[in-house]
Amino acid sequence: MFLENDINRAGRQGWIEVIVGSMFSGKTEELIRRLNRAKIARQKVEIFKPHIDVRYSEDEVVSHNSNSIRSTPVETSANILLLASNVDVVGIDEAQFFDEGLSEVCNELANQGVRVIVAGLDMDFRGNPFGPIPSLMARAEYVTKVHAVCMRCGSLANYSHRLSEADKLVVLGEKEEYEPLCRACYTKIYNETETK
Ligand SMILES: Nc1ncnc2c1ncn2[C@@H]1O[C@H](COP(=O)(O)OP(=O)(O)O)[C@@H](O)[C@H]1O
Ligand SMILES: Cc1cn([C@H]2C[C@H](O)[C@@H](COP(=O)(O)O)O2)c(=O)[nH]c1=O
Ligand SMILES: [Zn+2]
Repeated sequence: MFLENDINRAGRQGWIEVIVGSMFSGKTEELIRRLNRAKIARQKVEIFKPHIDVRYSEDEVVSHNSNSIRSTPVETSANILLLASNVDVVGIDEAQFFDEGLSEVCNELANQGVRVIVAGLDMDFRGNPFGPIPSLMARAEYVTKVHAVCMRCGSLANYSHRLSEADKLVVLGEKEEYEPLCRACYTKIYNETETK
């Protein structure tokens, strides 16, 4: 369990926390849990998500098990810097969809004394690092990797296997489009597809 440090309230010391994993691994649940605790501590919290993520709601971050928290959809990472003035905590979900500038924006907020909590996919459906996440992981003080349950064998899953043949990087979807898999199951399926 992640335990909060509260230096930012007294000394305005900021930092970056990153929560990564495959789809269905509990990233959004963990983000919402941390943000709700900050709200209970009466900290001023602002939450952002990329405007393209309208799967469950336009102005909420919603987890696969229906927890939700109000959020502001933004088009670019620069908008976050403009909108996050005078806050204690900034939460960002689906960070993989933001531009590469997100890492600099989070760094700047942390330097200003803000606690920044970012959640996103570390790998795309091909198993490659996704968008600004690697850079954010490098700059973060705290990185938490969470795991889903492999849909084929029940082990810990860290891959998001795309069920359709679409090959664009961004294809929004849920269980009809993706399944979380462990390394062994992902590699087996990938090798089978390659040899077809
Ligand atoms: N294969 C799976 N492994 C783990 N959780 C799953 C799985 N399929 C569905 N879930 C549900 O997804 C929830 C996590 O949702 P969420 O926090 O939105 O994940 P993420 O943001 O990482 O996609 C779990 O609490 C569980 O109810
Ligand atoms: C792997 C992968 C995922 N996506 C999309 C699919 C979903 O809409 C989101 C991830 O949501 P979650 O909260 O982590 O479950 O990303 C994509 O566009 N491209 C991919 O490669
Ligand atoms: Zn497996």
